[in-house]
Amino acid sequence: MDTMTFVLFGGTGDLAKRKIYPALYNLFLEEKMPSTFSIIGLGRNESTDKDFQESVENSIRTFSRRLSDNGSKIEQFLTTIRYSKLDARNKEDYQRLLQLVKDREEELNIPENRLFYLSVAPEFFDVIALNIKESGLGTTNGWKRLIIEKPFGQDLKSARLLNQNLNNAFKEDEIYRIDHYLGKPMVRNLEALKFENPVFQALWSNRSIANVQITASETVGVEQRAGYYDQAGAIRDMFQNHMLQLLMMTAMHAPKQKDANEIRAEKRKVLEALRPLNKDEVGKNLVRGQYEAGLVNNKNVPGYRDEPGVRKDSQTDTFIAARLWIDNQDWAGVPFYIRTGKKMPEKSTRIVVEFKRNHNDIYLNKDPNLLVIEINPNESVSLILNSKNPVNGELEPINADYASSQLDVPDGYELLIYDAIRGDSRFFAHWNEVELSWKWVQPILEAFDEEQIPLHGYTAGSNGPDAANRLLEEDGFSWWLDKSSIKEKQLALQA
Ligand SMILES: NC(=O)C1=CN([C@@H]2O[C@H](COP(=O)(O)OP(=O)(O)OC[C@H]3O[C@@H](n4cnc5c(N)ncnc54)[C@H](OP(=O)(O)O)[C@@H]3O)[C@@H](O)[C@H]2O)C=CC1
Ligand SMILES: O=C1O[C@H](COP(=O)(O)O)[C@@H](O)[C@H](O)[C@H]1O
Repeated sequence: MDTMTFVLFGGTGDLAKRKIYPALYNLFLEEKMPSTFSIIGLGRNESTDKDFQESVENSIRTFSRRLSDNGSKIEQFLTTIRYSKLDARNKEDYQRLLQLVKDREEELNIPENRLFYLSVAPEFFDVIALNIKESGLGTTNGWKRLIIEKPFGQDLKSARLLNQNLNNAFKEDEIYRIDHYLGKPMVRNLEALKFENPVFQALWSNRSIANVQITASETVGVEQRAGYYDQAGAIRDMFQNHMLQLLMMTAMHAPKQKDANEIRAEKRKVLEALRPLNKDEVGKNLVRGQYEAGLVNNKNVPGYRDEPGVRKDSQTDTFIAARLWIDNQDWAGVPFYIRTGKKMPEKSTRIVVEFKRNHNDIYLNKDPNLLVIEINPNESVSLILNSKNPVNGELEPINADYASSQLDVPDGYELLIYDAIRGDSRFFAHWNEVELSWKWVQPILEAFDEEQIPLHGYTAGSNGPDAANRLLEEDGFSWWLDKSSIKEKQLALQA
């Protein structure tokens, strides 16, 4: 693996502390960092290297999934870290940074391989990219890469503009757009489940699948992020990026090869086949909601509009449910239902694949077969099958189960940063995917802006507005609601 310099813009921020330093440290512990590397953290305030290293140590001790047996590994890791003061718009700060990067490269005798990570507010993405170019930081004798956090634009137009601006400083294959859902081990496992098991390969299409339900429900609300979230809503915050990525990963065909170009081309085909929603069809296929006061985890919680920083008359969606159709040979006629919301009864990201019932069979299936892929916070794969109870001879669901809860699973950021260091862009969003996602979502944003779509209230702690159930009922289906409703089948078996 190439030796390199990791430059972290936003090195004093929340994401850096909670995710990025712990990820780098865990990679270091597992000897997945290059033999020699240099990390430079950036923030606007003055700090000495020593104070900064102490704050990094704090975040590692607080958030890392692993610590070493004694302090020596942390000590060793901290020696690789330096701090530089930088304001995104101040050109002189980039000159100081350039000098520091060069000094460290010389001191460590490493080539000019530079990985820039933009963990700052999106308003700084393009100005930083431009300043990297103009300062000379981006002129290297080695490689340069840019990792960029979400959100990538607020709509199609702004995303295109941002992309153009980034392209002035970095080529597409140098840009690593983070969608942290693509770092989740179970999302990465989808390709193995689908393509390495002939049994699923054979079933993975409209011949056997009745519908697919993709849910990301959260118990948290807007927290301290009202300034951002009240402008974004669930449609931009979760749907346009994470949920559409899950859809692509679920529906894509096997790539010819396991390389980034082939995989991304297959993902793109899914979005290209996604039936466009005209503005006047949005209301028939999409439900938006906003949480009202209720009970979550046995605690009374305020409604969205009473959260600190939220406008009292906010029309922002905290819940979206939608029906999507992929008009290609394999998926024609199979609805994909996507649902995401805040202040719901449980934290769960999962994909439920409902298989078709066999109506001609002499055995009347009690329940459809389900493949339940739990992504977060627990990771498991369950296949719910029909079986005969050995005692009473009744048909009942049984569960073939795999759970990785005993394993020390790496955090998504660890996997993503490891990929970027190695130049593997398979699990980063290509511009084509981002552009096509925004294109699909754009009529929805417009319908929302024109207030064409009702905003349903839902009680915090519920599964969202009733209208989200009707969306499936129209097609003769219902949500496999929550873990407990799927569990009921399992409990019935154990009873
Ligand atoms: N936090 C999270 O869980 C997640 C965050 N993200 C994304 O990650 C990015 C960072 O988020 P987060 O860490 O939460 O944000 P924070 O507000 O916690 O941190 C922002 C960082 O940006 C720096 N900064 C602020 N203004 C400037 C400026 N003018 N010039 C240079 N640096 C500046 C701050 O440095 P200082 O104040 O020291 O000057 C700080 O290090 C955002 O794009 C966000 O959308 C994505 C997913 C989850
Ligand atoms: O990107 C985001 O994701 C989180 C949910 O992530 P998860 O890994 O916990 O499923 C969400 O809470 C946040 O609003 C959004 O910005």
